[in-house]
Amino acid sequence: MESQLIIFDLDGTLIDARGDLTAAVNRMRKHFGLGPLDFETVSSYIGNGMAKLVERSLQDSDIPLDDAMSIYPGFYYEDLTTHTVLYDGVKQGIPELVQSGHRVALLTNKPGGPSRAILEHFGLSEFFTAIIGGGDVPNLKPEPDGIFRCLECSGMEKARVWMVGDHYTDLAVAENAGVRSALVEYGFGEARGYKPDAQFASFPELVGYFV
Ligand SMILES: O=C(O)COP(=O)(O)O
Repeated sequence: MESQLIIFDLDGTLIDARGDLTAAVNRMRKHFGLGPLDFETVSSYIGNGMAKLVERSLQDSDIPLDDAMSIYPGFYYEDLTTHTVLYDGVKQGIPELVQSGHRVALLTNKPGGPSRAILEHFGLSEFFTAIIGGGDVPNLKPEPDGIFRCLECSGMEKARVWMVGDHYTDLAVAENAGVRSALVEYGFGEARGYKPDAQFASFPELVGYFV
């Protein structure tokens, strides 16, 4: 296949960070004298950036969001990769895509700093043409800012660009930017009626489609 720019989502697509995010949310809740939330509840709050995760995780309290946001990043950043794992096939698949002539980029609603640190921890950052997180561009997904930044960084035309993710934000951002979309079925997001151009049950299946 002709060289493509494949832009990946992070949480639910390359990594499963639900364990560390749940632990950080519960450290924050403990700090405010609140009991813990369970894994499934916190997981359902992930996907629209850090401030939304914090806001949703405190909706049973009257803690001001600004107070929570002044401490939550510290709780998450101190333990980014204790429970976090790559999905099966990602460690081999990213280099394989690049070695076969494609370019890869990352577009996540997680802030840019921890996103870069996590890819670095797993030895993958060197393969990425761009790593764009929340705060690196004015608006989070599904606004198209991050895709436009990836296009600028790569010089690639839209017809050869894919956005790959597990959540409606990833499919909607592709539609809003005018690029193709692919859904990975193994993540924890919801398509919410968006129709992807391609769909993959596993990361190796995705690699097989492009290579
Ligand atoms: O909202 C988050 O923190 C994670 O978002 P992502 O699914 O875009 O990586």
